[in-house]
Amino acid sequence: MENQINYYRIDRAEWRNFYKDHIVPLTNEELDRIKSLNDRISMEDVSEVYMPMVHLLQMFMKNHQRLQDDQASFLGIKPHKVPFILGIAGSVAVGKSTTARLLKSLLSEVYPDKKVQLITTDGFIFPNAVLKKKGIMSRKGFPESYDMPRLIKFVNDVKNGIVAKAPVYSHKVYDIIPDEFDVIDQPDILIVEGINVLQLPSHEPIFVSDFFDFSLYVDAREEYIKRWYLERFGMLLDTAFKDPTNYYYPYAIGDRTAAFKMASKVWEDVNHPNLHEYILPTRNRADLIIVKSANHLIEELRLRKY
Ligand SMILES: Nc1ncnc2c1ncn2[C@@H]1O[C@H](COP(=O)(O)OP(=O)(O)OP(=O)(O)O)[C@@H](O)[C@H]1O
Ligand SMILES: CC(C)(CO)[C@@H](O)C(=O)NCCC(=O)O
Repeated sequence: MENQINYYRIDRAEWRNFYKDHIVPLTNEELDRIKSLNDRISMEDVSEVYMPMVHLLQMFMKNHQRLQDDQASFLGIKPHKVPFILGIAGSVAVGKSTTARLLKSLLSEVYPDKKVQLITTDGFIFPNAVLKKKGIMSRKGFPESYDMPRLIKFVNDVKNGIVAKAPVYSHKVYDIIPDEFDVIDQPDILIVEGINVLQLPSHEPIFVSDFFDFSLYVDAREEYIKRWYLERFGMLLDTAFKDPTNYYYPYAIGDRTAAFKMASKVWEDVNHPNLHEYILPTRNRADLIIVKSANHLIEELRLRKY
């Protein structure tokens, strides 16, 4: 373990031995259920990286509940359930939603009595019609493209036990789906995943991350992330060519090389500057940074000291 300013740098070989004995291993059936999420997820990562991570989260969750109970007793009020919120940040296409879905499944398997829910902040991007009106259609994903007051109200409601509705974004439609919501109803754990979750909004008195009890940043070299972005683009094309309503349909039925050239340009013009100007600067705010290598395997973890 290497000691860096404010982070312990832990390589995979060391991390996988942490707390090994304390964790109830998953059964084959549970592992199969998790594998069905994304058949490319490495089961080695699940047992060697994510299970110790779940144990670490358990420590934070216990502390969170104890503190809430102590505070209630200090105030002379009845202790009540306050959802534990876990934030997951990182670049476009780095694998935040895959990590979030995996953690949701693992936490649900390990704590069957807990209600675990998940949302992505993609849903809080303004609909395309609004982005067009504001003249910021080419800034999708940049801070000004999100309805931050709405996102902050949403997490505040969840913390206060109020049923909250998160709007839904579709990569296929490339827009918000009207009248579709994820309903978050008093979960024990809420995972909030998105490129902007650790950002400091310029016009808000509070940050989304003020509501987080733990935060993760998924990191990788940009050349790998761009490759995953283009691979995902290829998969979107493969599913789009039979569906004329799909945003990617014109690209799917057209020249494939030209389509990939266009996607590569979108990366360079939009997602690359967003990563460097607005996403990477939030990395050192995370409690845990996970670093993925070329084949998505996690090779290193950085755990915040204080
Ligand atoms: N652990 C993994 N193993 C294999 N493939 C993965 C893994 N994580 C992510 N991927 C693949 O990488 C691509 C990007 O992942 P994902 O969609 O989860 O990224 P994201 O960070 O949520 O992106 P966005 O911000 O655009 O929503 C997808 O094609 C996904 O299947
Ligand atoms: C929706 C976001 C911002 C984040 O998931 C991203 O996937 C996106 O659409 N970025 C805009 C540029 C692009 O089409 O990749």
